[in-house]
Amino acid sequence: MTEGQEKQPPLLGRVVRVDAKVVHVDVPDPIASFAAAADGADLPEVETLLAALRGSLFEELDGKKNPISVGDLVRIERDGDQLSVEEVLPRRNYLGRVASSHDPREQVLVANVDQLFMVGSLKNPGFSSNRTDRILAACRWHEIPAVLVFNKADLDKKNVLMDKYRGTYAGIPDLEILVTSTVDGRGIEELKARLRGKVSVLYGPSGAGKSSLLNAIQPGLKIKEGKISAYWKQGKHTTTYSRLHRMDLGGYVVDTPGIRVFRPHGLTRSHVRDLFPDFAKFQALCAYANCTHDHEPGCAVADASEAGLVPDTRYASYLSLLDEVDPDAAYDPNEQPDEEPDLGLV
Ligand SMILES: Nc1nc2c(ncn2[C@@H]2O[C@H](COP(=O)(O)OP(=O)(O)OP(=O)(O)O)[C@@H](O)[C@H]2O)c(=O)[nH]1
Ligand SMILES: [Zn+2]
Repeated sequence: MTEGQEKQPPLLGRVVRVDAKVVHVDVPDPIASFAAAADGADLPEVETLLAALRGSLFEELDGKKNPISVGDLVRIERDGDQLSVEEVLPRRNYLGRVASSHDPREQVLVANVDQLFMVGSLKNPGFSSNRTDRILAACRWHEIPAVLVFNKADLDKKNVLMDKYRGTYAGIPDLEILVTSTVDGRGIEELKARLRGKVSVLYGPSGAGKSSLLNAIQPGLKIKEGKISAYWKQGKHTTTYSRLHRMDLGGYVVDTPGIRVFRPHGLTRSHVRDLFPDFAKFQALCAYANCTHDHEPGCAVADASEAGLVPDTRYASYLSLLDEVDPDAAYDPNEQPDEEPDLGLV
């Protein structure tokens, strides 16, 4: 601070982009303003400020790869011309994953998420069950409400595929399903209404129609980082860049470029079971109370899968996720998987 200059009060804002040494912060937080506007307050103008990261933020990583992520609410201080992030406020939740196959730390992709839309297309390309099941499991692990989007409904003339996949996911309590088509406009208004004023992650395989859906919501809203995905394909980059994109209708959408395989961090074998709530009623009938539904005799989940009562794809996804979890990780059947995730500062 130079002489004669007064230190300004701290500013609160939301991180929308993270670069190597600076973060881009929307001030004031538009989500808070949007909520206040619903009660009659005026919507203030939003400014995107660049703020430096204090070195001490990197000192308490608590096993995480990154000290700050998009979606974080931060307190910034102005000292003369300099802005710096003084504090990352406690997170309500976050979406994280194992950083990479060479780096076992947890990478936080986005913090303070209201909802995740898993966008799958019913046809061209066909619906990806494994990918869907993994992200639904991750959402449950991180306590993020998920909405399943069946896009390209126009290609499913007789609703055969839609009915089939509705059936697959019917056993998951609280999972909402939205049917959309950017060709005949089905579900677009409903999607808009759900996005308004919220922080939403849009996730799904390539070609499912994420960009088309966004374009139907706000023409010109591009969430692609062409250059970066090109780097990804060549394997030159190991970092994933997500950004929060502010929508005209209020709220943000988040892209998750380059994320093909999603491995939730910190899972033990006993946790995986609880990420498939549609198995619960069968699980209660397994011969062993701590059955992992993998190899144990008298497993009611395996029997239910055989009898077609648990969809094959759900059981296969469960086994593949279970398979990845370190078998030596502490196994505690009494563990409480519904515990709050670690909401530490970073
Ligand atoms: N018939 C039909 N085609 C669609 C629909 N939505 C998108 N498409 C088409 O599907 C193709 C892929 O759509 P995109 O929006 O680029 O898909 P994306 O999920 O953003 O794909 P990536 O950018 O690779 O992640 C394009 O040719 C779209 O025109 C739909 O509802 N119905
Ligand atoms: Zn079992």
